[in-house]
Amino acid sequence: MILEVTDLRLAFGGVRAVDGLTFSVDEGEIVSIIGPNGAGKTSAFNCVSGFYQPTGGAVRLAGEYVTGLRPSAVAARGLARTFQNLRLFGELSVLDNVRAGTHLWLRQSAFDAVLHTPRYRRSERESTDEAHTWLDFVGLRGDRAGLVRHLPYGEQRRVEIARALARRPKLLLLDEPAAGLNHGEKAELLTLIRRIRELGMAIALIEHDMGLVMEVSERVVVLNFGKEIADGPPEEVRQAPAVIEAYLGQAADDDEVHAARAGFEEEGAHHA
Ligand SMILES: Nc1ncnc2c1ncn2[C@@H]1O[C@H](COP(=O)(O)OP(=O)(O)OP(=O)(O)O)[C@@H](O)[C@H]1O
Repeated sequence: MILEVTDLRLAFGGVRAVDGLTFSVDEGEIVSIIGPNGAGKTSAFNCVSGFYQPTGGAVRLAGEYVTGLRPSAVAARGLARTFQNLRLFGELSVLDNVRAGTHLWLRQSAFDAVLHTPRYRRSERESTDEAHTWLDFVGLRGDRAGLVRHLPYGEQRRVEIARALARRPKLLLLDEPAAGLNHGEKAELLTLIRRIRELGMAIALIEHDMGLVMEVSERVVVLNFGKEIADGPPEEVRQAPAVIEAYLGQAADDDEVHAARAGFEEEGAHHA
């Protein structure tokens, strides 16, 4: 197992955002985490990646306990993530954003950096080459020397994924990677996710686009009220009564979830 989450809990005052969640991701597996709005998906991701301190439970990454560690410490142990709302360095170039991902493994010393030693220059070159490799891998279109904020939204999403890949993680967490993408970009994302898996990385993604979820996932974990209510292959989970009920419960007063449920049935069936 690359990720083992056991009885994870997170409370915000009286709200139990994550309420005894247990799930796992195997090596080289693509797992989607789905559930109605407010089910606790992002809170769980934030606990796993060290952005929130869980109130209880345990997180193990590649066999090692990382519960409650800082985000940088979790990243150093092999986890990289993207964010629902992009978190790129807007005032840096496209290339430098991705180069930032490489610094996790470059191990430059302050001494070398200040004196610009040959070793420092060599590692900087290595960082640049690797950043270009990942930008090629994600199929970035556009100027790599220009500011990242000047790129169209869909391209910025690719840069964020390239930056995460540049960390050479064992597990990649993608938080709503399809949000804001057009139809063509979603199809490209699907291919990209599969190609990442072929590199041997495990992927966990939170996603509302059920067409994408049904097509790309080997396993789907469904959350509701901070708990797991289903876990299995997409086809099986799609038909689970508890899952249908969870989505229906919210659909009455939530158009977006209603649309998700419609997509769940129609797009899933269409892609299957
Ligand atoms: N920083 C916070 N402070 C207080 N409550 C929060 C905070 N973040 C999330 N919550 C609450 O925790 C619960 C779970 O929220 P979370 O964002 O994790 O759900 P989600 O499944 O990711 O939802 P969505 O699909 O809408 O992104 C919700 O009731 C939410 O209101």
